[in-house]
Amino acid sequence: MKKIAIVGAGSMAEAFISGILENGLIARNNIWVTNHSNETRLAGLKERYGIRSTYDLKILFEDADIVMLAMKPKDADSAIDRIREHLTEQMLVVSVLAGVSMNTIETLARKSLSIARAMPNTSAAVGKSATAIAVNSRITNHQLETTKQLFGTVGLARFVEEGQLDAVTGLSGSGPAYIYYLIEAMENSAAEIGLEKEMAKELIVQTLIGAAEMVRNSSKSSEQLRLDVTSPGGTTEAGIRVLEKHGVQQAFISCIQAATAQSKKMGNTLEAQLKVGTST
Ligand SMILES: NC(=O)C1=CN([C@@H]2O[C@H](COP(=O)(O)OP(=O)(O)OC[C@H]3O[C@@H](n4cnc5c(N)ncnc54)[C@H](OP(=O)(O)O)[C@@H]3O)[C@@H](O)[C@H]2O)C=CC1
Ligand SMILES: O=C(O)[C@@H]1CCC=N1
Repeated sequence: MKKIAIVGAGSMAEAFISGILENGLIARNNIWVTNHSNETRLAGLKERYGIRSTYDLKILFEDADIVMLAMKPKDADSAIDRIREHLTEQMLVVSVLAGVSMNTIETLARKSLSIARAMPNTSAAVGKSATAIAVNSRITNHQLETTKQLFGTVGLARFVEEGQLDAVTGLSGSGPAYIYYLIEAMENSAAEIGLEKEMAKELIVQTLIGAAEMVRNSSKSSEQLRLDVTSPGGTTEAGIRVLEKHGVQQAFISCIQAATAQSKKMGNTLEAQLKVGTST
């Protein structure tokens, strides 16, 4: 990889900058970033990571072999319109924009492009994203490998069909929030049952890490692992009985279904707006 031009300098962009540098994927002077207008933010990124920034699009895209789109989906229309003359068919265009299809990106750019469209999650900030990636047919084998390496710097990366990205968004894109919601409940209960906040937090975090590692490493199903904790007539049984009474498992299933449906709906709405925008 020679040079990456990142358009959008928010938290997702920073997670990738940090991941790329930690993994030595691209030299810091070949990582270029731009944003809409927040110069202080660009100065901060330059200072923290020793990377480069510019508002001069010619400099930004000169010799770039990877372009990352990392603005908010609502800004995709104006941002892509601004950069489109600098995009070439030889570049790998990587998009993390939720709900913006590869077709729409090509429509906005008014040209055919090699695109990898991904749904990471915010754990990219600590190199632990669960990312799903779809690619279009123009991607070369080399670009596919580059995509794998790039997303590998911020965590786990798996390839899916583009049609599956709404489900991925509902499951693992929004997923960290579901887990934080559970942690909030565990933290609140700790206060109720008389445990000191900081210590309770340590115990909760370690419990989550341990359970996740068990699911990852054990040959047993997660249901069997749960049953292994549950002694007949014991404490876990008493607790789980309450969760079942409140339909918590079904609530999680409905939650993921609702998030998936919302992703589909937002994508369709956005696509309609963006396409209207390009034809007027
Ligand atoms: N948060 C999440 O859980 C996930 C987010 N994503 C996706 O990641 C993308 C980025 O999100 P996030 O990092 O949170 O966003 P932020 O709001 O933190 O950052 C957005 C950036 O885009 C810049 N920008 C806006 N308009 C333009 C433009 N016309 N040209 C260049 N840059 C522009 C902004 O610049 P300025 O500050 O100057 O306005 C800012 O630097 C989104 O598309 C989102 O869908 C994907 C997966 C998960
Ligand atoms: O809530 C959202 O819309 C975004 C997409 C995935 C995570 N956050």
